[in-house]
Amino acid sequence: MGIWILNAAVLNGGNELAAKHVLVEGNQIERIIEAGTAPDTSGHTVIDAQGKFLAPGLIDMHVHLREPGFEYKETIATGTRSAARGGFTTIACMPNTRPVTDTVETLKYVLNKAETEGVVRVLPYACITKNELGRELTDFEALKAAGAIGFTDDGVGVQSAQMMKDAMAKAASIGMPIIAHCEDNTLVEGAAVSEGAFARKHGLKGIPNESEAIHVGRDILLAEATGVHYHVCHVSTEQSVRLIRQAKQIGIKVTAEVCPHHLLLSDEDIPDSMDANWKMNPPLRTPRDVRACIEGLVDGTIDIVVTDHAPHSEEEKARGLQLAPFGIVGFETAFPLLYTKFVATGEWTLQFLVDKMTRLPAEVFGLPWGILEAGRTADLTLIDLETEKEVNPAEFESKGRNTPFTGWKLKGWPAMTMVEGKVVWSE
Ligand SMILES: NC(=O)N[C@@H](CC(=O)O)C(=O)O
Ligand SMILES: [Zn+2]
Ligand SMILES: [Zn+2]
Repeated sequence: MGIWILNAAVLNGGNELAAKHVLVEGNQIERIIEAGTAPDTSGHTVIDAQGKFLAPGLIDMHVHLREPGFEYKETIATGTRSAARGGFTTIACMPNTRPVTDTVETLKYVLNKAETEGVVRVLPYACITKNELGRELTDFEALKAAGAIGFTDDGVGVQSAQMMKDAMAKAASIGMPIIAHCEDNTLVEGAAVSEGAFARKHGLKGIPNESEAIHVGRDILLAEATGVHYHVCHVSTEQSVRLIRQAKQIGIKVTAEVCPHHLLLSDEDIPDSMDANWKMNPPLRTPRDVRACIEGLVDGTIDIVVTDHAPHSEEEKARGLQLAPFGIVGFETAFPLLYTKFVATGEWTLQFLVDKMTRLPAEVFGLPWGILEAGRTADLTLIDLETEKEVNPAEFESKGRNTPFTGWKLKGWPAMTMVEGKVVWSE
């Protein structure tokens, strides 16, 4: 007794779609056949996928689920439901919870919650330093053994070069990646938006591009010295893209990610109302940086797309641009945004976008998911590429409603999400 997904449009490279029937048995893709042949569906569940696009389940390697400690912002239950609604089947959660994930105990708590209450696969990161304070390394071996997939102090940059070098050497010695939030605090000092037109117009202090790029440059040198796999979080500046491109050219083991908002919005789009739903870290940069990030993604300098889903409460985001916390939600708009603005416009192929959100994140982190073929785990996402709908935060499964994309008219909405052969969300 399995599930037949009938007449799904499956990618054949580029923008070419072919109609296929897909049989899922247990947690696996059992068979994929040409839609011309009628399968015997007796005794099986049937899902009619006519007119919809079937993709490998989306993978998001940078998300905040907020549990433990900030359950008023999000929980593993609501965060994974939000991921499922966005078409994601595997997500990697950041350790800046309360307590932070710097011990085996907290890591096990997250894994256990994900197992009992999560609807998609959750892979946890652990902290580089205790309490993310940048002073003392966590127990990398023990955290790896307990299930951490990499080390990061996301939310803050590791300020000391020596500490980062020690972390990289240790991570390299046990074959684990360092995932870096790149930010030099001495160059930020309380600013809420990027240096640029918006800051100038409103007389605000700005966050300069170098606050990110200085860490990227420093860490590339340290990665070269230690041989670690170094992964750069949420790239947002032209300078970071340039440094990563050069590092890749000389064979340094560096990979990078970018978020939809840094590909679609610049500081010039921030409304004069100073709505804090436009505040995130790194901040929206100049149009020139946006172009550089797009070019970097297209030429492979930036490997993958992540959401950096960062829910906050309405009360927190109502404190105004200067006082509100950094971060926006991302799961439930990521694919429709990029599909509508880059694929439907003809700039990218559908295959390119899907690869950046499935096969490539799996490849970068050595994961077995992200590919749609017989014998693979049945992590699948069915997507409606035709129906246009407005972004409406009231419909979000996430507790977070903090998005700058409210009202955007988009296509490419996920219609059904399956994890290990089980439908975990459907329209
Ligand atoms: N991106 C954000 O603006 N915020 C993240 C932290 C982070 O990703 O650095 C958060 O935890 O809220
Ligand atoms: Zn970060
Ligand atoms: Zn983050």
